[in-house]
Amino acid sequence: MAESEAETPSTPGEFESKYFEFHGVRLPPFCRGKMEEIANFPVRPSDVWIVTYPKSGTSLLQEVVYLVSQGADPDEIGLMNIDEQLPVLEYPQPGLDIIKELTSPRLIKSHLPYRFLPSDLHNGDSKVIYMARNPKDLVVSYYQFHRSLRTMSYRGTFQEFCRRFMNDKLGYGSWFEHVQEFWEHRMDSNVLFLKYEDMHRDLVMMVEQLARFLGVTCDKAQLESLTEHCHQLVDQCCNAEALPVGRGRVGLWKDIFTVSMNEKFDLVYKQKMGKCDLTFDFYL
Ligand SMILES: Nc1ncnc2c1ncn2[C@@H]1O[C@H](COP(=O)(O)O)[C@@H](OP(=O)(O)O)[C@H]1O
Ligand SMILES: CCc1ccc(OS(=O)(=O)O)cc1
Repeated sequence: MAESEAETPSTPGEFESKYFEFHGVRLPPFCRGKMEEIANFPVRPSDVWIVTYPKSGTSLLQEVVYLVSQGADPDEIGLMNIDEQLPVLEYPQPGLDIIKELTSPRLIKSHLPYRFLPSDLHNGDSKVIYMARNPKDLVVSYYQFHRSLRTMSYRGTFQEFCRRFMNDKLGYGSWFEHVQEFWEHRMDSNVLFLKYEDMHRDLVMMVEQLARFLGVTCDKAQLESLTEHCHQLVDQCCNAEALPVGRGRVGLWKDIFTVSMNEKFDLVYKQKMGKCDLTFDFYL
């Protein structure tokens, strides 16, 4: 993403001041001033939207969706800058005006909560694919992201970051509300609710689900070939020999969480997700 802020390390206070509140949800600075335009953003029936809370495996999902919908070669996907082809609605680049003019069919990403997305997406014709990831791996990933992002230069400990996560004090607001709001809409005809862990557990089922949802007809052999290609995409990241640790694997949180942190997290999880029948795999 384009970075437009000063390159200064953040103390907790400075970190706080980077966000702004919109209807009680903490949003990154680049969303400021455009939320009304986003609510009124014109959507098209041919659009495919990919919506996630950050660090839910958005890049992997976009590659798989691109592959299933366009039948592209995974090696080609690795070479092209797919991020340029799938803009994020609320990011400064390329911006709403450019996204409005893109040719159909558009693939558009967003991290915004359901209620802040363009109102025409709510029970509309455009397809919306939502992917959720277990929050323990996600918070570790989000922490590493904040440590590496120049504009955030987060200096707090993981423990402090995790507390912010549990208290809904990070960019894009409460993960707990984000996933539950989409879960409530999982039966809407234009919504497909997926889980990151299922990509690792049962990729065949996910590719079948995606093909059906996107209206891609394929026979058994084509489906097998698609799934094989999708496996390659997962492996390119998670089993890459060049990386010291298998990034993106399910259950990496166990090496980071302390026992007491885990107990506290489980308590908060139970409180905030108590009545919801959405479940996650925390290990595979
Ligand atoms: N093929 C792939 N390309 C990019 N990220 C992938 C990926 N497969 C899994 N991931 C994981 O997805 C996470 C990033 O999510 P997002 O794309 O939403 O920002 C990272 O998790 P980790 O930080 O746990 O490694 C990353 O490793
Ligand atoms: C904290 C600001 C921010 C910026 C971008 C994000 O999305 S992504 O992970 O790069 O897709 C999330 C948070």
